[in-house]
Amino acid sequence: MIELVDVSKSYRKNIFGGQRTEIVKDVSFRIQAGETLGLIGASGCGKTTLAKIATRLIKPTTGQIKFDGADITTIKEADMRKKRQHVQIMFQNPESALNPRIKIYDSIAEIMRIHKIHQKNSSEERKKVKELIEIVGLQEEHLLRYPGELSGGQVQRAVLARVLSIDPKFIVADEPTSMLDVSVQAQILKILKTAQKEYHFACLFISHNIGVVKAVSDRIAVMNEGVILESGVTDEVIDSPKTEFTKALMNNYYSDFYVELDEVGKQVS
Ligand SMILES: Nc1ncnc2c1ncn2[C@@H]1O[C@H](COP(=O)(O)OP(=O)(O)OP(=O)(O)O)[C@@H](O)[C@H]1O
Repeated sequence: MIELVDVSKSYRKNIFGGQRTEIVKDVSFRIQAGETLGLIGASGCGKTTLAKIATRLIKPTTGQIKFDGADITTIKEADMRKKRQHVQIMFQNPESALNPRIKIYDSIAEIMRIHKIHQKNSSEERKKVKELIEIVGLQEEHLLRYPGELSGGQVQRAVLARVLSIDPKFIVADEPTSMLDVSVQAQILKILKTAQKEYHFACLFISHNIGVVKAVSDRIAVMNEGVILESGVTDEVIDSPKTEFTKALMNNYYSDFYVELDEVGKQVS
C-alpha cells in the first residue's frame, strides 16, 4: 500500500553556508492494507518529518515513496491532490484539526463535499454522516455543536469520523491521543482498530508512548536521530529489544497506568 525506500531528508543549516542537517536518514518501510506500523521515538527524532514525507506533504531529499503501487516521489501537486483523497492525517491536537467556526456535522461532511461524493445536505450525505457517528460513538445531538462545545475525546471521535468519510487507504495518526486522559485514549484507539477492520486502511501510528503503540500496532519501528534502529512484529520488539535505546523505552512502559491500553489490543483482536 505505502512504501518508503531509502528516504532521507535534510535542511540547510542556515541561510549563509552550504551545510545541511539530516533529519531523516535512509529510512525504508512498507505498510500493507489493513496493517498498522507503530513508529516510536523520542521527541525531535524526525517522526513527524517522516509522516509528512509518507503523505507527500514534503518531498524527500533522496529516496522513493510508493503509494498503491505508483511512485509518488516527484509527481505534480495536482496529481497528488487526487491521491490525497485516500490519505488522511490525524494530528496530536484535536481542537486544531477542526475549524472552530464550523459545526461538527459540516466538518464531518466537508471532505465528502470537497470530493463531490454527495450533494451538500442530501439524504445520502446525512445517511453517511449518521453511519460514521455510530462507528465513532458520537450522538446526533453532537452534530449541531461547534468543536469548542465538545470534550477533547468527542472532538477526536469527530476527527476520526471525518477521516473515515472518504474510505481512506492510508491514515497517518501522529500522536492522536496524547492530549487525552488514558481511559479516553483507550476508547479512541479501540475505535481506530475497529474501523481498520471494516475499512482495511494502512496506518502509520506515531507516538513516543510505547503503551499506546503496543495497543494498536502489528509491527513497530523504533526511531532515533532520524534513523530506524530496529523494527519487527510488535510483541517481538517489545519482548526482546535489540538496542539499548529500545530497552530504555521499555523500562518506562510497564506500569499499571497502561493496563487499560493493553486491553485495547486484546479486545479488538
Ligand atoms: N522545515 C524544517 N527546517 C529545518 N528543520 C526542521 C524542519 N522541520 C523539522 N525540523 C527539525 O527536524 C527535527 C525533527 O522534527 P520532527 O518534528 O520530525 O520530530 P518529531 O520526532 O516528530 O518530534 P515530536 O515528537 O516532538 O513532535 C527537529 O529538530 C526539527 O527542529
